[in-house]
Amino acid sequence: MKQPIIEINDVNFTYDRQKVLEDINITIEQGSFVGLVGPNGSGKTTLLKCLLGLLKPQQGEIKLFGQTIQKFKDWHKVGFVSQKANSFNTGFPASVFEVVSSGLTSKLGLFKFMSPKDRKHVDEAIEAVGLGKFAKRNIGELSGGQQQRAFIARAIVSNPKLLILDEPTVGVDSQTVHNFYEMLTHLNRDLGITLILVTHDVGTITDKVTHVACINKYLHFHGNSREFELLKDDEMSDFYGHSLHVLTHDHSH
Ligand SMILES: Nc1ncnc2c1ncn2[C@@H]1O[C@H](COP(=O)(O)OP(=O)(O)OP(=O)(O)O)[C@@H](O)[C@H]1O
Repeated sequence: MKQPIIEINDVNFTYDRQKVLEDINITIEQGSFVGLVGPNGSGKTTLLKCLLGLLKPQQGEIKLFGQTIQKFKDWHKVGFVSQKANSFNTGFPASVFEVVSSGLTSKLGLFKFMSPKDRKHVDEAIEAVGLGKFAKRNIGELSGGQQQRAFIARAIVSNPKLLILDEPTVGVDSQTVHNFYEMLTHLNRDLGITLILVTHDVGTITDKVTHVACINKYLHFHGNSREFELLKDDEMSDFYGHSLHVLTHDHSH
């Protein structure tokens, strides 16, 4: 068995009186590409916030890279791109190169100059997300999908081992989504970054990811994507409250 990067043991989380996560147990191994799916309000973002140490579960334990999250300090190993990356102020006059460089700020400090090696890392991150041709372009002059890639480059420039993406393909057309998944597969397979992708796109992800986790307060399923494909439609209907075919169909437009 490969080294577990994330261990979530018996996690329960309650906002005020509303229990949102109950008895969640998931282990994620190094090198996985996990699709985290669930209907609206099912607790996906809450679980991510627990993983990022932003929320503290009332019960249970989370370990990152073998260490309990309360003692975990190696946050440079974890990259995060939020859904809100799309609402970044794109009128801001910064090039893709500058936006991606800002991912090194915590390492460099705000006003330090970049070494040739740092510049090389920035160029490599921009290449890895397929934006090589756009490095000098103002971020505001890119499409939504290209901007999302720039934010992913910013997250990977500091060389994280784990990258967490919250709904990165919202509002992106299907061809762009396809290219986007190819880019993620490159990060996962060729650069060895473990990925967790939160998405509603349950119909699209199964042949892209290595594992699927379905939550809706409880963990309903966690396994490899082949096992997920074998789930019966009515099991998914119970989970989503409507047919998976409807979902798949909806997302093909
Ligand atoms: N700060 C908060 N205070 C109280 N309740 C909250 C808070 N944040 C989320 N909730 C509630 O917790 C539940 C789970 O929310 P969460 O954002 O984790 O779901 P989600 O699966 O990410 O949803 P979506 O797919 O719609 O983004 C929802 O019922 C939501 O209304």
